[in-house]
Amino acid sequence: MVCWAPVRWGADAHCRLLGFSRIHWVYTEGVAMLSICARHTRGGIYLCNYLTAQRAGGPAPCHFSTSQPSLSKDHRDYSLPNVSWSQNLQDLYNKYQELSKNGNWKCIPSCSQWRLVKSQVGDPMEGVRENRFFIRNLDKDGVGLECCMFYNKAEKRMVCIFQPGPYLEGPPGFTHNGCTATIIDSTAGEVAVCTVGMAVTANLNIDYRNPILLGSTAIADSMVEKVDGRKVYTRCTVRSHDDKVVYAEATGLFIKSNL
Ligand SMILES: CCCCCCCCCC(=O)SCCNC(=O)CCNC(=O)[C@H](O)C(C)(C)COP(=O)(O)OP(=O)(O)OC[C@H]1O[C@@H](n2cnc3c(N)ncnc32)[C@H](O)[C@@H]1OP(=O)(O)O
Repeated sequence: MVCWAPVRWGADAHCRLLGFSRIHWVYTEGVAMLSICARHTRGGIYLCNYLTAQRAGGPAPCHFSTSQPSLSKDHRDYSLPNVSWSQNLQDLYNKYQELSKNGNWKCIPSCSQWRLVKSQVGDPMEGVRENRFFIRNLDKDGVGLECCMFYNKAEKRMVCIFQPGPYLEGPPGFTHNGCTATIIDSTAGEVAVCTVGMAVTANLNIDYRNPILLGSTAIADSMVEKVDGRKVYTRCTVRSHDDKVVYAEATGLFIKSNL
């Protein structure tokens, strides 16, 4: 019940608002949410069991851990191209790889978990790299988010080239704005982190200008505008691969961790 409540509420509210088929919405929303969560919350069922057992005063039936053995064996870099990539996404990837040759841009790996590895971008994140980009790492290529980030240290800029798949559907045929928000948060968060070290989102303001077609190729382009003490002010624009359509514009405030 607890798991289904937000899905059904979201479905009903959206359907009333937009007049879509409730069943279709429940299905797409449900599948998308569950699928996005599936990889990293395979432990969810364990957690439910754990909480049930705790309430009953008994021992947990199984151990819940965020680093499960099956995940810890997954060392795949999800930022590498795969067969689900469109030609536009591949072309953008090739473009930034080409730009990376002179050292101005660097490709950021995307893994299914945090791991301590040697920094890909230099200080201040030395020792903490290989990102966990939660919306990306689904079991099947192309159904979620296909994406890759590139960092430009001199410009304090991060771009995320991406292609949203069918599990990320919001309005029929289009990307859920929550997914777009995640891409913005992650891209702006990355550039904040690469600039000052570990930081978290304190504020994110997004203007959605145009819907993003599922399967299309887009780019989130984010940069640090100002650093004031622990506060990192960022700006991000999401646009189509050919720069012709602006999908969203955002500002974000990230706070450098005290730790
Ligand atoms: C390699 C890694 C890549 C990862 C990419 C990162 C993307 C991930 C994106 C995320 O999901 S981050 C997780 C979601 N965010 C959170 O969970 C943050 C929850 N909020 C908090 O933990 C705290 O509120 C926070 C750390 C943001 C601030 O608490 P603190 O006690 O450390 O700081 P404080 O409250 O003293 O605020 C510091 C300054 O920021 C300002 N501030 C804080 N929150 C603000 C806000 N919301 N709006 C405007 N200003 C804000 C605050 O006024 C103050 O300004 P001054 O220095 O000028 O006095």
